[in-house]
Amino acid sequence: MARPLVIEPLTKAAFAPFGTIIEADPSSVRLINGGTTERFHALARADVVGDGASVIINLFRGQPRSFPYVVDMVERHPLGSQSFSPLSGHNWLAVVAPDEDGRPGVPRVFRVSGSRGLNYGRNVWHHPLIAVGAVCDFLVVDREGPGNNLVEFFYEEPFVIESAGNSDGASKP
Ligand SMILES: NC(=O)N[C@@H](O)C(=O)O
Ligand code: NI
Repeated sequence: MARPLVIEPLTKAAFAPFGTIIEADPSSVRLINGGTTERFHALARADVVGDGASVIINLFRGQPRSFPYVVDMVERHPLGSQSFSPLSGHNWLAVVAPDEDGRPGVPRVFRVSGSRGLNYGRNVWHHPLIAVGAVCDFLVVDREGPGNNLVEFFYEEPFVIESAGNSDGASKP
């Protein structure tokens, strides 16, 4: 029997153990280009390790997941961080898990608005991209280079997200 997961609202504090939120944070803003542009500076940092590693910028086109959605695995990237920034304006879900002596603990699910991205820290347990409600494009910044950058873990007893809640894919103000 899959164990239900509750969707939590995303806050900086709640997500801090897993990474950082990428959003128009007023505390980071700089006016540039003759005052025509607001630069929200250094919201997150890509962290890649290993000789020959480089930071790459990708586009992920995610198919919407159907619900109830079973979370039976999480993964981590030991050699690099990974960020997801929605380009289609749709809400999405992020699933992360604490590390407990090298194994992931119970996953946590966060509702993320279509105007917020997330940078998963290097080695942070997370579920692959969960698009909600529509085909959604995401700008993804992560690592390319030698070495194995993917560790997957499959739970003996899966979890389930019963519904996407009001993450109906349409970003609400
Ligand atoms: N496989 C891949 O590039 N994507 C995953 O790492 C993911 O977190 O979506
Ligand atoms: Ni990943």
